[in-house]
Amino acid sequence: MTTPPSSTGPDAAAGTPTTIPVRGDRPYDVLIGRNLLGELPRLLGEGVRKVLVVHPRALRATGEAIRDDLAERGYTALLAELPDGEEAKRVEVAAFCWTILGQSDFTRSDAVVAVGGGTVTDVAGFVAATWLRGVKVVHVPTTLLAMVDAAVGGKTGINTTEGKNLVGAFHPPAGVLCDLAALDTLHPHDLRAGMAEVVKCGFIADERILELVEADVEAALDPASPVLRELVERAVQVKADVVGEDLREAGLREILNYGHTLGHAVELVERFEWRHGAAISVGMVFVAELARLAGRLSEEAVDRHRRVLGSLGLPLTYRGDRWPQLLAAMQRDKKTRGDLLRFVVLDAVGRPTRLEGPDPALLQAAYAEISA
Ligand SMILES: NC(=O)c1ccc[n+]([C@@H]2O[C@H](COP(=O)([O-])OP(=O)(O)OC[C@H]3O[C@@H](n4cnc5c(N)ncnc54)[C@H](O)[C@@H]3O)[C@@H](O)[C@H]2O)c1
Ligand SMILES: O=C(O)C(=O)C[C@@H](O)[C@H](O)[C@H](O)COP(=O)(O)O
Ligand SMILES: [Zn+2]
Repeated sequence: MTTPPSSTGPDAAAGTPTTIPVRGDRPYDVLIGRNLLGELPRLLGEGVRKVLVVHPRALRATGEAIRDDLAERGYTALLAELPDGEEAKRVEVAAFCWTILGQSDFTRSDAVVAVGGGTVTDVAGFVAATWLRGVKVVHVPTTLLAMVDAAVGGKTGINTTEGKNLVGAFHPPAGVLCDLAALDTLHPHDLRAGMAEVVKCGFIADERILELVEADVEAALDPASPVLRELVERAVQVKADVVGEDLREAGLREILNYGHTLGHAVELVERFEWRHGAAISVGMVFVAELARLAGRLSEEAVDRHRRVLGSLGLPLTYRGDRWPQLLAAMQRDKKTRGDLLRFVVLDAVGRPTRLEGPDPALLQAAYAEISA
């Protein structure tokens, strides 16, 4: 993996944003820094006249401020307020946005600006992917999880009654603006949930991430600390490297799904009342146990999952009476082929691989290891 530009060097001290380029047919930049909103017109690019600023209810003031700023700069700026959290990732909410776009004669030279957490970047990205078969979207992620994961890489989507992200499209953004100042107001539980995806990047590709959390977990969770900034940069770099090579998940990209096979099932079974990052934390412990039972991963590496995720206050166990429902939900995971469940597992830290069609007894034994 590429090493990200240093966040503790002279640039960081001067407040200069770090730029992480994402390769592909339509390359774009992820900017990471503080108080970056002035960069938005540059990311929108030439020719955009009309913008739809999409934000969750909880960020009304931020959405309005961005709308007003863009209007002052000469854009025709519209606003769409969405429900908070996973409630936003419904087809009715996408349809609400499509109606606004239709009624305002939004054309292919206009753009969507998604301001919020991963739920907002997912649904707003999906709206941008589908409106007129594709208009520009710029993401302004405001949660840690969205900065390091949801806003980068072009996966967009909504949920259906049957499962997570079952409808969606690959639609890379025109740019991503990670303004770390947004994290100052984030609920600590949401910060911890975002750390689950950061740690995921540590286990699959960049062990330095794990070392940073292990060295000083308080700094890792402090939005003002250079440690958190370095963690964001490293996680974004992991994601950029992967999606730059495999946007449409032909192979390599599956590694970003580490912990998600069981994690998404937990989210569904819990009716989306669990935070995504919390479910993924349990999912990573499960799949680490599965790899150990399959003779691939050492006990020490499994313990490290529990130590690191536990130190961040993330859940490590799940109630034991839900196995049949979880199995049914995992059957609908996007990595499944026919009846064959497929898991991303580790042979060691930084060495992800696949486990295909594991023996049901092995799966249940792994589940027993995480059962509360
Ligand atoms: N597309 C992808 O590649 C990808 C990657 C990872 C996760 N996801 C998706 O992202 C979603 C989870 O995203 P999330 O964890 O950001 O949750 P979220 O969008 O629900 O945000 C969490 C909460 O924080 C609030 N909030 C957002 N920014 C805030 C701020 N700056 N200050 C105070 N409150 C703020 C939101 O209103 C919400 O209530 C899931 O649906 C998951 O499936 C997508
Ligand atoms: O970007 C990816 O690829 C990922 O798998 C990142 C995940 O963290 C993210 O939760 C993603 O939305 C899951 O995608 P899905 O294809 O399993 O729905
Ligand atoms: Zn995820």
